[in-house]
Amino acid sequence: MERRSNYFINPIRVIGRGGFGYVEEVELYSLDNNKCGNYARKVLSIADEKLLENFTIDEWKRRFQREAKYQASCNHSNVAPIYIHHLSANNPWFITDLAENHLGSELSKGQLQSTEKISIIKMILNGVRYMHEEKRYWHRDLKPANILKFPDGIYKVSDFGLVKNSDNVAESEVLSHIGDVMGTHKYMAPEVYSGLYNEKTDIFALGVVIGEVGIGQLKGIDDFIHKSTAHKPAMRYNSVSDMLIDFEKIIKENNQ
Ligand SMILES: Nc1ncnc2c1ncn2[C@@H]1O[C@H](COP(=O)(O)OP(=O)(O)OP(=O)(O)O)[C@@H](O)[C@H]1O
Repeated sequence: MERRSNYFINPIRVIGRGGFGYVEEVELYSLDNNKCGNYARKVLSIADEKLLENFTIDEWKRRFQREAKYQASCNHSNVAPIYIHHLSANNPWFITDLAENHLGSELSKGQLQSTEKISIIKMILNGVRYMHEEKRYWHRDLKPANILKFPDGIYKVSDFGLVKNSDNVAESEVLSHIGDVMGTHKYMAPEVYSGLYNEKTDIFALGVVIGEVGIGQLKGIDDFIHKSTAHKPAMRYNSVSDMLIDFEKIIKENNQ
């Protein structure tokens, strides 16, 4: 078992691999060998062919460190937390809560009831509202696979790989370029292709995600989604708080 800070870490199984590393389930033990629980550890591990594509290992490491720093600075019940990290390791890593699933695969099972869907949408909106309005972060890669499901039906926004701090204009060109060439087409607002990002690009992605959650024929929901995903950013909601206000109104008017 490895030791980090006041914990022993015991890797159990690899959960999945992404483009830039893998996520594994680990057990955490206190130094006197009491089990604290099972967690997820995200590890940066770049395949050789990726290294040939433009960015050096140091640039990938800086991106990962930035991801961990922004995510660790968030403290909200709908944003996945970070507990322990080792960012100067050869393969930097951080430990977060172990998810049961992600929203994408919950949706593909097709078993969510409408009350659950409403509550999931509120949790996503609350998590992103916190990121935008209290942290001034833009997520830039909101999609069902990046919204994780935890026990008791709690959903949390995760994957801060493309997060940008809107107050930090000095963020390096390389890091923003990495952001520009990634992200997921279906959830990308049209202006992203011209390199423009702000909270409205996340609002667009939220609109697409909410459309996919699909809460049915509620009066007002189509207008809500159209306004969130309007082609012109100026026609969209101005903030996630405004989206929440309208969403609550729709739910109330439909007696849900
Ligand atoms: N906290 C977590 N608990 C459980 N599983 C997780 C957690 N975070 C991510 N995963 C899962 O681990 C796998 C790899 O995740 P990761 O975020 O590295 O890559 P990805 O999202 O598949 O790809 P990429 O980020 O490269 O687009 C995915 O199946 C993801 O759902």
